[in-house]
Amino acid sequence: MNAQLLDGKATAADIRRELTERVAKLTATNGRPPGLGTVLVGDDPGSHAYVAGKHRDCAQAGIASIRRDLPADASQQQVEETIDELNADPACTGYIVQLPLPRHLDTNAVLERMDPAKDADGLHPVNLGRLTLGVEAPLPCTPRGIVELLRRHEVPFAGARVCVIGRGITVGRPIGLLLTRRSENATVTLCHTGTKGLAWHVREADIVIAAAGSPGLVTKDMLRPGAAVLDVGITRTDQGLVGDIHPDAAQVAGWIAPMPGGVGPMTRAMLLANVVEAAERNATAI
Ligand SMILES: Nc1nc2c(c(=O)[nH]1)N[C@@H](CN(C=O)c1ccc(C(=O)N[C@@H](CCC(=O)O)C(=O)O)cc1)CN2
Repeated sequence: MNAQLLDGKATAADIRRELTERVAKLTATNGRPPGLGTVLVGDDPGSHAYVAGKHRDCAQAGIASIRRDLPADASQQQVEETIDELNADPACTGYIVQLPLPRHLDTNAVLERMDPAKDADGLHPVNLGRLTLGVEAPLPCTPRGIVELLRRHEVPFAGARVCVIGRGITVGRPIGLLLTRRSENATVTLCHTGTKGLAWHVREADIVIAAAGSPGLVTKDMLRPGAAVLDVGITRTDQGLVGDIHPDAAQVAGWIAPMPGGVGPMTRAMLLANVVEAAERNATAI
């Protein structure tokens, strides 16, 4: 079987073009562009690359950027003061705190301090609660990107059995909430490091979303032929970036979102979408 490509790079470029037009309208109406803020703590090269990418995307789309970089030993108080500053800044439509934060910081306390109306990542407890309740809220970027990628490639997910591997806050937990909404109507099994018989769960699935950060975890022998397979795992090795899906999976899968070039670019595009939507909500609230 020759798997069809779920091309996140091209799909994200389409979405960015659509958003750029909406940004131009917002800028003309409001007299200033929407603004995205980022809070980055520490020196992790991956996090630095992701934040740089977010600001590049903003520049291309006409969104203003506000960047707050703090040293690896920043205190909880310093981080929370930065959050307070962005909450109060009228030029900042929405912002994100790049995760993971260094271990000495209390991530939940930082996320809870954000103004939920400025949460461009959909990770504030109020917004995750709204997602649980099925009430409109900014959606976490990777899960939203996955749903958008499947939708735009016409991969059927209503009634589909989805196996998610990984229970992290940015992907695993919220994707289950998103895909089980009535509008998506999938059945989701959430697997993690404590799951017994992972291969059995994967084999049952029409759609497999691997976000465990375990290189080559999902191999072709685990897959149902024709399944849609989305690689969200990224491990940096001496040989370069390695995903959770073994390259041989493409021989069996019906669709494949590779890493790189699949879900990652969609994550970035959905962040811009969240900022544009927040700016549009603000404009209609005036
Ligand atoms: N506050 C947040 N922190 C983190 C999130 C998030 O959504 N919000 N997700 C990840 C990191 N991330 C965005 O922040 C992210 C990861 C990967 C990519 C991406 O485009 N990946 C490329 C490959 C990587 C590369 O080229 O270096 C791809 O898949 O093609 C974008 C964003 C954790 N933290």
